[in-house]
Amino acid sequence: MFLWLLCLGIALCMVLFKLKRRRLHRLASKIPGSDDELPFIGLAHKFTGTTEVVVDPVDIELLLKTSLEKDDLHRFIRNVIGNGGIFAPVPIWRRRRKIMVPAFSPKIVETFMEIFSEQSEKLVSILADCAGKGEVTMEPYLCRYTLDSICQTTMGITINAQNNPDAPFLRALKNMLNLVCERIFHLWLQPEWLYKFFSQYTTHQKYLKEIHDFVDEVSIEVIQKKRREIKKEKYLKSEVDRNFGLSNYKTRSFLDLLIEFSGGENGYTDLELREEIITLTVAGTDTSAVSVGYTLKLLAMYPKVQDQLYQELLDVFGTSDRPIVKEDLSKLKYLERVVKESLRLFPPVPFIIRKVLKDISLPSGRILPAGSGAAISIWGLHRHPKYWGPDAEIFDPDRFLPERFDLKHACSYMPFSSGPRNCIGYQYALMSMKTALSAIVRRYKIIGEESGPVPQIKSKIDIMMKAVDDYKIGLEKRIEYK
Ligand code: HEM
Repeated sequence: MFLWLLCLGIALCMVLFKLKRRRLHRLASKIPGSDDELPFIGLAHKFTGTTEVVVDPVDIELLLKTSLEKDDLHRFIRNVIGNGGIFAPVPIWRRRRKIMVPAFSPKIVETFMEIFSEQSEKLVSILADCAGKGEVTMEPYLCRYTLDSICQTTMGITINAQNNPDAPFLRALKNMLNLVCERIFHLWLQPEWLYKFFSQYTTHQKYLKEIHDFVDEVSIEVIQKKRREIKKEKYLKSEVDRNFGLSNYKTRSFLDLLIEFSGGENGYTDLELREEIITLTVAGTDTSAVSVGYTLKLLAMYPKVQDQLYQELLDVFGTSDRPIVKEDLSKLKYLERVVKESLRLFPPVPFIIRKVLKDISLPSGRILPAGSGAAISIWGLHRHPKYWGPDAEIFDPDRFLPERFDLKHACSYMPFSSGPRNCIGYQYALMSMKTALSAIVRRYKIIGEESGPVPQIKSKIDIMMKAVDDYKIGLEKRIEYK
């Protein structure tokens, strides 16, 4: 009986869904659909008939400037991070972005270099146990590196996930994101009322509570301390101090900075702070780990590129074992090109979906109907021969050499998106990636099967794009260092 009622309910919802979108479907059917396949999910998004794929950089520029609202699919992750900046509705996002921007100024991000360096050293010393022992699955090691760095930079705490692979926060976060992903790709898990009937709902709520409790527990002390400081010392500085008085900056966590930048005593509530902290943790952990993972796989597939990179590292560090400092990063020009090329061919976020609130006429002549979703294919852009030439699919870091680099349009390369809602953490991410990669390649030779000019890495869509094999490579210890 229950099953019959359930089927009837689902059928009714589908009919209502179709009826509500009649006009949308009529307009959408007039849009030519020859190249609207998304990577990996192909035309699956077409089942709802409401998402259009855009790969023209001129169209994309306009879309990213005018359509700031995130698509409804993001609501499942919003259950976890609340109104944290990344998926918040525009009116809430605007204020939060304004507060977040100064916290991500290069001057502040630079102060995190020491943390990345220390965590990278820990990573390479842990990897010593895997060297010379065949294939290593790098994903868990890389995620623990990025999570430790994120926790230290956002909350000022060390959860030491690298030495404690069973850290409950790490487990809760991973399982939670898997559940969100499962929901996004399974239509029957999507309606809120229906989800409650599935066992996943109970697990979802359990992990959600664990994540919230953890962040509350560790942040409460910092929040209270900071609030006391503000009260006692009239800590709050003027706008000018905030923007320009950063010369004496010591490493401070984002939590600390967000309390101050949001207005101190009258600023963010404890709930808002929790939302922002979880947002940064979710946005910054897997993304950076995935991009380091893809780069390591590429280095394994292209030994000549790896040799050139190793030579550059020898030029900068010699055979010294000293940890990397921020001045080294600007000297590592080849590393920069390798990272850029890796992010071009394997962008961790292969597409972005924005919500179209009113009909948009794109420069190409297409009309995106109000109520539809617009999927911007970063993957499609980055591999398009029109913008990258006939060798677009080939792995060639030197295409980023200044004398060769000829970007056809600002939006034809955008691993971190573009426009007012682009990735606020891109400098942070690049710094963290380069630090980890340089530490690994200095100490280990990366081994794998050599590839032809076009790298084939089997990938899947999770919350983002990931290699199916979780970045399996071999590691061989290089020379002993002084
Ligand atoms: C390689 C690593 C990363 C990649 C490829 C990446 C990519 C992206 C992309 C594509 C977006 C969506 C922008 C849009 O909708 O237009 C985004 C948003 C965002 N990212 Fe990243 N990201 C990375 C690392 C990070 C890190 C390390 C942090 C923080 C520490 C971070 C924080 C954010 C935030 C807060 C947003 C939301 C911005 C907003 O809506 O205002 N990301 N990122």
